[in-house]
Amino acid sequence: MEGREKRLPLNALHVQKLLLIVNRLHMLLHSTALALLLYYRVSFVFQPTETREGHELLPWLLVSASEAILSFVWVLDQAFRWRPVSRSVYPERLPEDHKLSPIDVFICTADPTKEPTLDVINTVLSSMALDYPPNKLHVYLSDDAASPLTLHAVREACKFARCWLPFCRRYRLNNRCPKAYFSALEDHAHADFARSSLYVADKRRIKEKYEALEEEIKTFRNDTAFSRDHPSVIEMIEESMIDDVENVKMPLLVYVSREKMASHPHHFKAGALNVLLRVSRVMSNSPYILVLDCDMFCNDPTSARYAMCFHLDPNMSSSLSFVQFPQKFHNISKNDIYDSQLRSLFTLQWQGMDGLMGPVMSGTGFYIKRASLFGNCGSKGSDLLQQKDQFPSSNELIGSLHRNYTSDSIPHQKHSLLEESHFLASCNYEIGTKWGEEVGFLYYSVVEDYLTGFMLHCNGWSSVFCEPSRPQFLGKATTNLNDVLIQGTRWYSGLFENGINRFCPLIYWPRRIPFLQCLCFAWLTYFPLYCVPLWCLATVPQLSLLNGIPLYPKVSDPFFIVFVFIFVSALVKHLLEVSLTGGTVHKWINEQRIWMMKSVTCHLHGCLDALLKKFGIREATFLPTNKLESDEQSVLYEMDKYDFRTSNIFIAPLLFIISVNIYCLVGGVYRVLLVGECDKMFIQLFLAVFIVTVNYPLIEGLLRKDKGRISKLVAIPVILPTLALLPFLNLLGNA
Ligand SMILES: O=c1ccn([C@@H]2O[C@H](COP(=O)(O)OP(=O)(O)O[C@H]3O[C@H](CO)[C@@H](O)[C@H](O)[C@H]3O)[C@@H](O)[C@H]2O)c(=O)[nH]1
Ligand SMILES: [Mn+2]
Repeated sequence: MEGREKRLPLNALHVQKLLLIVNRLHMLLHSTALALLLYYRVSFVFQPTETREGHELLPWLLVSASEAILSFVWVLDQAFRWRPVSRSVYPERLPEDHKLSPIDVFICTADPTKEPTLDVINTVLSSMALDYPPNKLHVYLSDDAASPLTLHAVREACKFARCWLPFCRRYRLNNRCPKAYFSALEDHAHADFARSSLYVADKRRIKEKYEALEEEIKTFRNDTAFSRDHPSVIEMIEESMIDDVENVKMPLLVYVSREKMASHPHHFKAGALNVLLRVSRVMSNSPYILVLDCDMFCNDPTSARYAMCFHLDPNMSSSLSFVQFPQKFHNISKNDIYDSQLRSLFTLQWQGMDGLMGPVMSGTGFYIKRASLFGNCGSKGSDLLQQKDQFPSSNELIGSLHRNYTSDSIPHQKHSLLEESHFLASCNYEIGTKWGEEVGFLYYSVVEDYLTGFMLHCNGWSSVFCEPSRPQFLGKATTNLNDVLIQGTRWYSGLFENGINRFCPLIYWPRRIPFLQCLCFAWLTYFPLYCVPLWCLATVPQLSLLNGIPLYPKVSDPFFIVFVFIFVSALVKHLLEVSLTGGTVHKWINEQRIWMMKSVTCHLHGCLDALLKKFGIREATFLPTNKLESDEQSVLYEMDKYDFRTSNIFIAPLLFIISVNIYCLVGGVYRVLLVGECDKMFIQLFLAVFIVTVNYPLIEGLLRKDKGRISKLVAIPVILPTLALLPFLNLLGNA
């Protein structure tokens, strides 16, 4: 029949065949070598004691255990490499605008002192300007600080939006975040207009308005003291504009600050998102939701249509929960010394999961199907309706589960809607319900995104990774050592926690997740364990070297080749992956560096933190990362200079390790010259050289003169005692 001709597909999946072959070949070779290494270590233990000449058992066991952990994490990591895919989308094949589904946008902010209000407003404006029918777009801003400044700024931004949105549409801008647009070097208008004088004049006019907005926010006097306790504040910003003459179509904009009381746990971002889920449910109730962090602006207006290419695809939509876009950042330097962009995660690893069941939810930049947060795949949320206890006495909410899109009726019901919303945003609302346990974003973890995504997959939902060449969203990455390590500690604590509680992917491994997908989740929860082998391998072989205890095969031993192969193969594979994802050799070296630094510091702190939490000694915390711009810090970052102004608990271990390695290297060389045995000790000598080389920036940090150097006040109390202790250890070994 004519009317029913087959629609062209909205998206396509491509398996990256060449990469797949290279990956699997590498897996084969590397795992064979690891098996040989295992054989070498195990057979040693079964040797009669007499033949183990010169080998001490304890260091040997420590090194073996480290190798076992490294191998375990490596095996898990291979699941990401099994089936890498990429996708393309064809938004031009989407149905006409009036057939598109409505979208709610959720933006979270928590602290105006760390998250500049102007940036929050820019995120709001960029999402309002998405290329999507404005009556099908509703933007909700959650302000956990209940800051009058933020509320005022949102109102002002809404006024500005009345000229900003038509301007974006008229000239078809491809960057609709005002701050990015006005500071960009190139022009973002469509080529047809870029040179027209009308456009230039319009641009100047809008720029003035934007600067006025900026000024308004800068000069706003905020007299109220920051308080942890505050009642809910909910405001539909759009309402005051209804009598507009120009009749500009605007998305609904709602400001939501939930009630907070020190006596009630607020569950951080997950708590904020769940309030938005409820409030939006009675207001617009869109079937799809875009979640954004306050610093993640929409860099390109097409993401909504791209996401719809998956959500509206009849072949996948029934089980699809969310479309994840990669987190990309606008403040990354060329060599990215801290790997702030998390290159591996947001490129190859998410592509790898996409080839299995879909990427992990990454906190921001994803379009999720509302129903998937309310029940198992297949049930479509209806089973929750049976359980009234999840929605205590909120008939409005239960009603809305049956109701369709309501935005046209909003003005008429405003009063009752707001009353209802305050109830939904109150502290007591969730008591005795399943919110955060089974419904909405989950509370058990500070990495609510990981856990929520994991449970969605467990419930049979899938996800998709969409990575167009032009970044759809751009955020602000942490680009100084202190922020990187603090953020890392929070993440690794949260992740590791999920590896040792009842959500442990290897034990929990449910019916509906493919085995390889489960390994990916397991990798995410266990890679913080890197701290154990990295600590061991940075100290034990070196101290043994000093004491003449060989821990590795001699150069003449055939097993020597095995160790060399594993080392080279790991490094080469890493180099290959870095260059495939657009990195340089420099970037590769930097990733090795920061991996070691993070492993011995924030991985360790994260793991300990998770253990303390498990035993109830510590409480969960979520300090939002700093998003203020500091010129001094970004200059250092741009110059590839590590900024060592961070807590002593991070600097001390690094200094300890580098002193041990230098000392043992010198002592080891001396010993080899004196006693010989270079053959026996070669690998241990090499390891010390390698670690000193990789951590060279620390030595440089001690010698530098700028503000980011390592202060002598920290260095001396760590280095001197270490150096004093080492000869003592040496004597012990010789006794
Ligand atoms: O009590 C809180 C704490 C945080 N946030 C918001 O959560 C977002 C993420 O916080 P941020 O400080 O930027 O943390 P990051 O470590 O950069 O965030 C990453 O890691 C988080 C999980 O640890 C995810 O939630 C984020 O999406 C992901 O970008 C921000 O918009 C905050 O305003 C709240 O709304 N309430
Ligand atoms: Mn962030």
